[in-house]
Amino acid sequence: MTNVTTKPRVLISDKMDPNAARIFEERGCDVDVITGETPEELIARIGEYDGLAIRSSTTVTPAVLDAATNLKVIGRAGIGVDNVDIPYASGKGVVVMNTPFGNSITTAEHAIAMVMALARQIPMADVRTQAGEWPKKDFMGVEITGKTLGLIGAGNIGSIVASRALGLKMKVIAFDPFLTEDRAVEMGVEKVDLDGLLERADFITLHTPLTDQTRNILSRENLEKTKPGVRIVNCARGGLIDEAALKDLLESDHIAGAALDVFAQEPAKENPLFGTKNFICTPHLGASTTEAQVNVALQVAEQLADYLVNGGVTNALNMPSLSAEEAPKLKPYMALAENLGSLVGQLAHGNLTKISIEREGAAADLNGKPITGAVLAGFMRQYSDTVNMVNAPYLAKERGMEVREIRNEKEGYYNTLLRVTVETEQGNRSVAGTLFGSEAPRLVNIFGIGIEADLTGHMLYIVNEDAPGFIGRIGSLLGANGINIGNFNLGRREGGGEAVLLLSVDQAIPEDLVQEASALEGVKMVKALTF
Ligand SMILES: NC(=O)c1ccc[n+]([C@@H]2O[C@H](COP(=O)([O-])OP(=O)(O)OC[C@H]3O[C@@H](n4cnc5c(N)ncnc54)[C@H](O)[C@@H]3O)[C@@H](O)[C@H]2O)c1
Ligand SMILES: O=C(O)CC[C@@H](O)C(=O)O
Repeated sequence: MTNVTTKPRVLISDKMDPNAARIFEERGCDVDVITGETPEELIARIGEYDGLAIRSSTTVTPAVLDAATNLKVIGRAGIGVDNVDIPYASGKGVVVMNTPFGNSITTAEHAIAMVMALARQIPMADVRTQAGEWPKKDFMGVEITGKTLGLIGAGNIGSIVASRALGLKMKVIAFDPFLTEDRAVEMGVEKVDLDGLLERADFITLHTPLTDQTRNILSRENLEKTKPGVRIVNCARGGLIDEAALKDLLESDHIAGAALDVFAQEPAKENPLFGTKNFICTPHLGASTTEAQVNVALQVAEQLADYLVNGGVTNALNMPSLSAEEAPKLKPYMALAENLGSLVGQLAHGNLTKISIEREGAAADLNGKPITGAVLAGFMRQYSDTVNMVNAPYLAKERGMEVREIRNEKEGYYNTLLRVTVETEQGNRSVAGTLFGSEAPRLVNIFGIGIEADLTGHMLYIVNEDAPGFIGRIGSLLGANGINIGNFNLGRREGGGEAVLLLSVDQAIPEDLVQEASALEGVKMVKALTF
C-alpha cells in the first residue's frame, strides 16, 4: 500500500537551531534538515518541498526557484534577504518571509562590542600578549565616554545601538532619511544629514539594508570627508563601504580603526583588508548568539508552518500580512474574490487595463490586500497558469493595469458584497457576489442582471432573448450531446428582455457545441467557463 501524505514538506537548508525542526513537526509539517549542499544539489532536491527555511548560506536564485515547482514559501531565519531573489520569487508566486526582530539585540550588541574592541584594540593586544610580547607601550586606546557616535540607519538595530551607546555616555547622531524628528527625540539622538555625520562622528556604525541607495554609502569620497581619527563599524551588510578606499585610509591613518562583520564578498576567505593596520573583523557573527538563533529559528518555523497549514501570513516581504485568526474568516471571501475575478476575466473583452474591487457592508472591514490579490489572480488566470494571489499584483503592475480598491461600509441589499468591475471599450462590466451563511460564496449579479449561482467547475454562460421555449431547446441540445446539467441558474433584466443562463455541467463543453448553442434561436452569446 502506498503511504500518501498530505502534510506540507519543508526543507531546512542552513544550519539552524534544532527547535525549528521540532516546531515544524509539532505544527504538522514533514521536515528535512539538509545543510551544506551545492547549488546543483539544492536545485535537484527543491522540487519536493512546499517550504524552504534558510539563513544566509543558501542563495535562492532564479534557477533554484525555477526548479521549485511546489514551493509556496521561503523563510529567512534572520533579517537580511539579499540572498533571495525576491522579485523572481514574487513572479513565481512564492511568499518570502523574514524574522525582523529576533536577532536585533544580539547584532546591536556585536556592533557595540566592535566599538569597544576598536577603542581599546583588544584583538591586536590579545594576539601579541599571547605571543609572549607583553606589548604594553603599543596600545594606547581612547575613551568612548563623551565621544560622538554616528549611526547610518536608525531602524531596529540602529535604535538599540543608540540606546546602548547613550548608556555608555556617548552622544548619538543619526542619518536616516526615514527618521522623523519625533522619533529622533524619542530615541535621544540628533537627526543629521550624511555630510554632518561624516564631519562630526568619532565612531560610525552602519545599520541599513543594502539597497541601490545605500550601496557604497561610505564611498571613497565620503570616507575622505570623515573626521580624522574616526573609527568605523559595519555589522549590517557588505557593499555599504568601499573596501579598497577603507584600506587606503586606514594605511594613511586618516581612519584610526575599522571593524567589519560583513564583506562585499562572503564568505570572505581572502580580502585585501586582511592584515591592514587597525583593522579587525568577524565572520558575519552579528546574529550568532544562542538567544538570537533560538529566537529566529522558532519564529521562522512558526511563520512558515502557519502559512503552510493555516494560510496565516506574518512578516512577508512580498505580500500583505494575514493573521492566523483572519485567515479562516477570509478564506470564503478569497474563493469568492478569485471566482469573480475569473468570471470577469473570462467574459470581458478588449484591452482590460482598469479593474476596481469594491468591498461593501461587512466585507468593507476585511483586510483588502489578500482579496485584491485573489481577484487579480482569478482575473489573470486565463493568461498564466502560474499566477496566484502572491504574484498577481506584481503581474498586474507589470502589465500596466490600474487597480482600484473601494470600501463602502454601508450595507446594500446584501449584508456583505464583493463587486469587481472592469473598464472595457463597451463601458464598465461588473460582477458581484456575497457569502451565504458566512461561508458559501455565491454570484449575485452579472453585468447588471441579478442571478444566484455557485461558480464551480465547468459552466456555460448564455445571454438570450427572454422568450418561451428557450430552456427546452438548450436542455435538449446538451442532452443530445451527452452533457449532464448539474444546476440551472436564471436571471433577466426585465420580462421579455435580455436573460442570462448559467448552467453548471459535469464536463467541459467542446467548442463545436458552443457554436451550435450560439446558433439556437434567440441566443445572443454563449461562452464555456471553467472555475
Ligand atoms: N551582521 C549580522 O549578522 C546582521 C544581523 C542582523 C541584521 N543585519 C543587517 O542589519 C541591517 C539593519 O537591520 P535592521 O533590523 O535595523 O533593519 P531596519 O529595516 O529596522 O532598519 C534599517 C534602517 O535603515 C534605514 N535606511 C534605509 N535606507 C537608508 C539610507 N539610504 N540611508 C540611511 N538610512 C537608510 C531605514 O530607514 C531603516 O530605519 C540589515 O541590513 C540587516 O540585514 C546584520
Ligand atoms: O543568519 C545569520 O547568521 C546572519 C543573519 C543576519 O545577516 C541577518 O540579516 O539577519
